[in-house]
Amino acid sequence: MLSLEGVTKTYRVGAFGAATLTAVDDVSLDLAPGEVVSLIGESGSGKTTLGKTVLGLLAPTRGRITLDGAPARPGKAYYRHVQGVFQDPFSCYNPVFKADRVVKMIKDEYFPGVAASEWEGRIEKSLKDVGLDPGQVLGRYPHQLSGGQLQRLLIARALLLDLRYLVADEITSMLDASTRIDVLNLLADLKSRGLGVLFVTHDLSLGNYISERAVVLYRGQVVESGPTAAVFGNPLHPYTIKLLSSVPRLTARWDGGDPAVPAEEVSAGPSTLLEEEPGHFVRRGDTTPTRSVS
Ligand SMILES: Nc1ncnc2c1ncn2[C@@H]1O[C@H](COP(=O)(O)OP(=O)(O)OP(=O)(O)O)[C@@H](O)[C@H]1O
Repeated sequence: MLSLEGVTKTYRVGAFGAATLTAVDDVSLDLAPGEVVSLIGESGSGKTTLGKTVLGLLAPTRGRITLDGAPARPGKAYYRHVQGVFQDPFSCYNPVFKADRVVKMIKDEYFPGVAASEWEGRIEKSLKDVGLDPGQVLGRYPHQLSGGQLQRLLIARALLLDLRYLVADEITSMLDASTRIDVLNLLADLKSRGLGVLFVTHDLSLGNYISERAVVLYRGQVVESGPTAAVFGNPLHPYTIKLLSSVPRLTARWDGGDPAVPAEEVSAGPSTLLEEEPGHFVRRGDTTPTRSVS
């Protein structure tokens, strides 16, 4: 189990870092093997900060992250099991390294003792697992591969490790619709084989499609969480209701009215998460927005 307990991350902002901004505020969640949890929120809600904190790229200001009960410490032992894939696959590659060098670096770093022939077998398997043809991709530079192929290659690279949890941060947002669904189906397949996925997205429909649990983040705080069917079917927090009502529908035209609830109803504050249905938590309490910059 990958667990976050009261994770808070503040940044120093303002002239000379004189102020702090709370990007993630007291977030707790569990991710089990074989489960996809979507982390949903608008731009600036703290999703990427939280994902980076899980990956050890940022240290939490408060709270803790544990893997099977042991404190998560960024390093080889942790990264064998927990990896991230990000929005822009091109930025994750060195443009002068062909794909075979990218996967060889995993061997050099983590499995120096594995025989070359066995390693080739593992590469072939992991590429096939993500629907890539080894003969087609291994000799190519990043610019010779499509965005979808690069995302798959990143996932294949992660699969070479003993991967158990994947942080997928907006990984489909730069892909066209059909490639997007291929990558989503790949995640669903990996999930069925036991991978736990933290699926970070601002796109509600993707969260609804792929996850069994949804966590809605607003101004760094969890405002609603629970089974995806409950959060999407019976949203209870004004912010979730606003988000859901803002999604354009294919079969309806916008009638010029404001689909959102009034901004003053959308709030997070010194408040608590209450369990309103089994497993379905909603933030209730003070309605003063609290993303603190102090
Ligand atoms: N390095 C940083 N220094 C200061 N503030 C930051 C830093 N990184 C992010 N922030 C601020 O923290 C808040 C949360 O940002 P974050 O990128 O985590 O949100 P997000 O939900 O991932 O947004 P997006 O979907 O646009 O990427 C924002 O107000 C952002 O401006």
